Amino acid sequence: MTSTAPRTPQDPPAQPSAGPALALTEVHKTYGATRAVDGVSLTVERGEFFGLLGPNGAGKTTLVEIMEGQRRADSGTVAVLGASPWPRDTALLPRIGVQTQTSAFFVRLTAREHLATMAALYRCDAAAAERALATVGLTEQGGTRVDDLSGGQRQRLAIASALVHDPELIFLDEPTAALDPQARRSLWQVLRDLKGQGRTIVYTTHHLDEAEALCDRVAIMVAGKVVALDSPARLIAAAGPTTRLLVPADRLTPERARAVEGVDRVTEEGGSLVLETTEAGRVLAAVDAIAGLQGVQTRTASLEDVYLELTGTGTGTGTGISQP
Ligand SMILES: Nc1ncnc2c1ncn2[C@@H]1O[C@H](COP(=O)(O)OP(=O)(O)OP(=O)(O)O)[C@@H](O)[C@H]1O
Repeated sequence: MTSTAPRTPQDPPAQPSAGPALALTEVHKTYGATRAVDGVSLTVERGEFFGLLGPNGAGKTTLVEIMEGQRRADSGTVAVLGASPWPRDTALLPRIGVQTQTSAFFVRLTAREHLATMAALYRCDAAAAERALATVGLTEQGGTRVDDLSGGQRQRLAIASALVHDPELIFLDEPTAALDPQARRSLWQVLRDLKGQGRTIVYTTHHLDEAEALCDRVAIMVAGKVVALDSPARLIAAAGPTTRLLVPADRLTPERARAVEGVDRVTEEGGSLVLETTEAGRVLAAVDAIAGLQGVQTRTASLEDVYLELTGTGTGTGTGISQP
């Protein structure tokens, strides 16, 4: 909160300083013997959609809380929109938006009243609430009590709460968790629109497809460290041009599959043999000649493969993934 006059929808978002949205150097944070954040350095450019990925306990929440100014790093430097978030910088707070946990809603209010209350806390005028409702596609539900919103609508309201004061930098923590596929996809469009407005978004998710579809760059964290940082496309390309052919297991023996020229590796997955190759056309032709192609599926590398490889839960076949 600031002592400035209420902002109006006509006010342009504050763009006071150039330079990156976030700049972290050698940030450490330990809890007792646990190294929650273990020497993280990264930069997020303005307007970037930046994903933070990693398994449970990797340190994502701790890192985000440090960036938001909710936690103090033990060591290292943190610059958020050119300022230090710790100790709490009241000039910085209106410039960043943090997705509210749905448990922190004013449940007895309507969606519109909830946002109007949030807007008032930031000394924004009432039109700000209406604008945020529209941004997340909730205008029609504005008169619905928060209690009565669906899960997807609540998630939208959580995002609207982070936007209501028109921040430059937005932190979103698993905004599509627990949504059905349709609701997820429609929320993606809301997020793309936010990026289209030039906002910087730091996005924590466990959905790899989502990170691949939305993020300009992702950092993958494991045990407090960033183990990969690049665009999804570059991470996937660096993982190698491996294609996986899934052949119904009753059509081909592993021995026969291994003997096919161009097959690098054969494993079993569910009811399928998985043939890994960098020569998909050649191997497909051979499989066709041996067993036919009915039921055969091909899968090229995805961000999920890269992620599973780096987090130690993959098949161990990836190669050459670039480290930061
Ligand atoms: N307040 C705390 N006190 C002690 N240990 C903590 C605290 N907060 C987190 N940790 C520990 O620090 C490590 C990193 O936790 P953190 O919540 O940052 O990970 P995360 O990547 O966000 O996990 P998740 O995906 O489950 O949310 C974990 O080992 C966790 O148990």
